[in-house]
Amino acid sequence: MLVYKFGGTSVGSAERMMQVSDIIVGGDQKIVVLSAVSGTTNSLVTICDAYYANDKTLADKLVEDFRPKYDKHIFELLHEEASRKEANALMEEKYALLKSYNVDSFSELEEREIHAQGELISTKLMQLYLQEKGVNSALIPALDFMRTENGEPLYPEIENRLTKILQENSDIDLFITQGYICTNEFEQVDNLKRGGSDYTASIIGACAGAKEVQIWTDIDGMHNNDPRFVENTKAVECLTYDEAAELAYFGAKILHPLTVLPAKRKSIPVRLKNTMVPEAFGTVIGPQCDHTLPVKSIAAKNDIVAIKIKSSRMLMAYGFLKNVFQIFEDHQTPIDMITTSEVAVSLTVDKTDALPQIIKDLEKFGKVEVDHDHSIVCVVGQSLIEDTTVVSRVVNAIENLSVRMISYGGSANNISILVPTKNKNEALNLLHNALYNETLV
Ligand SMILES: Nc1ncnc2c1ncn2[C@@H]1O[C@H](COP(=O)(O)OP(=O)(O)O)[C@@H](O)[C@H]1O
Ligand SMILES: N[C@@H](CC(=O)OP(=O)(O)O)C(=O)O
Repeated sequence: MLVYKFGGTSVGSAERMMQVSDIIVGGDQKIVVLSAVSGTTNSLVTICDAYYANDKTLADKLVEDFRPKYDKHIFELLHEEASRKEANALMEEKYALLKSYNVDSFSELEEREIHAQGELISTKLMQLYLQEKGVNSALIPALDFMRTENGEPLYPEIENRLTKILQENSDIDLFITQGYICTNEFEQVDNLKRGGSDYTASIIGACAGAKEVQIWTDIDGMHNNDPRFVENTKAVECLTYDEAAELAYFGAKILHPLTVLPAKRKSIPVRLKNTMVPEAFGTVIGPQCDHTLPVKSIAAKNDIVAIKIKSSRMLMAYGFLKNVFQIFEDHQTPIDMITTSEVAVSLTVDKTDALPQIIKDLEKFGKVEVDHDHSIVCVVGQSLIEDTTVVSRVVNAIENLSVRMISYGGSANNISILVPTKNKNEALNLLHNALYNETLV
């Protein structure tokens, strides 16, 4: 069994869906996980915002905005009268559903139901196309087997349900299912958070004992820097699970941060592939990667807040950090970076909903300074620490930037630098030149 996942851009038009079909038809039995057509989930989020803002007229208008895009998609994708009719009926049903909510009683559950519609639409359209082509495929609803509790996948339950579905349909070559969506412990529609279809694919891969999980997107693998901000980046051939997890967590948008976890538990390789250039090698993520480069890639994560707690009580004292960390734990706020001196501790967070309360609690220990609008730029490579030139190159490259924090040695594979977000692009480019364009490669 193979598990393939196609992202929003890969199913973003009729032409793209046809390309997907060329990739998935034939060969091993597969479970194919699809995201919503690109832009759809963002629009669904905006519709929910309109409901929350008591603006039903805007919500209705935003629903109608889907019409030209999906009319075109269906017209170009499907050619038989019966399947076009079915697709159009599906869309009418979805438009009616999206308009059916009441602004006064709009709830989180309804919001999650709305967010789920993009994947329900894309998978049905793909299945109709495969049916037209006479492919031996079946649509298996993720809501029937993808189960979470407290936001975490319930692996044994998912495995049992999925195994049963697969056994009952053992004659099927191709299973199509939705990424991102799930049901929670209350049997309500829920999701794995934005970008979560990659995570779905990896969970399914682990539960179905897949040979490989392939994440198909619009670029030929994990690049050695963020291609949105740096020119001449290139795909990295392989990454270890830990390197990939670190890069995804620190902003490499190509991968949802939790994707590698389920695959790593079962030692299943995860391959990143380009839907538009299927012959390109891509990037293989696995237990090992005998790639000699000390630095594999550089990523950056925005919306970071730096917090400094300055206290003379810290001097020669023990237990101070424990008390500080306890406050973050009490407010369920993870800390990313941390640096300490004898009289101060600086740390970063990206979850800010409890920030006012956290600051209030920290003020009991000393003077608290808060800096918003920062970015963590992260240099990643499993053997980075063994090359003593890397850290000096990093520091020299960013010598003219106003660096707020540097973290090195926390793990063997990461150097993290905190800079104001306005300097992020410059930092990515300076590091790119220093780490790849000079003699290191
Ligand atoms: N290091 C990186 N390597 C490759 N792509 C990256 C990297 N960092 C950011 N990206 C961006 O990730 C995008 C693919 O992710 P995403 O848009 O979520 O795809 P999909 O729609 O297929 O889920 C690429 O188009 C690229 O701009
Ligand atoms: N459609 C969801 C889930 C997802 O993973 O999408 P994509 O694969 O296009 O990032 C989202 O936009 O968040």
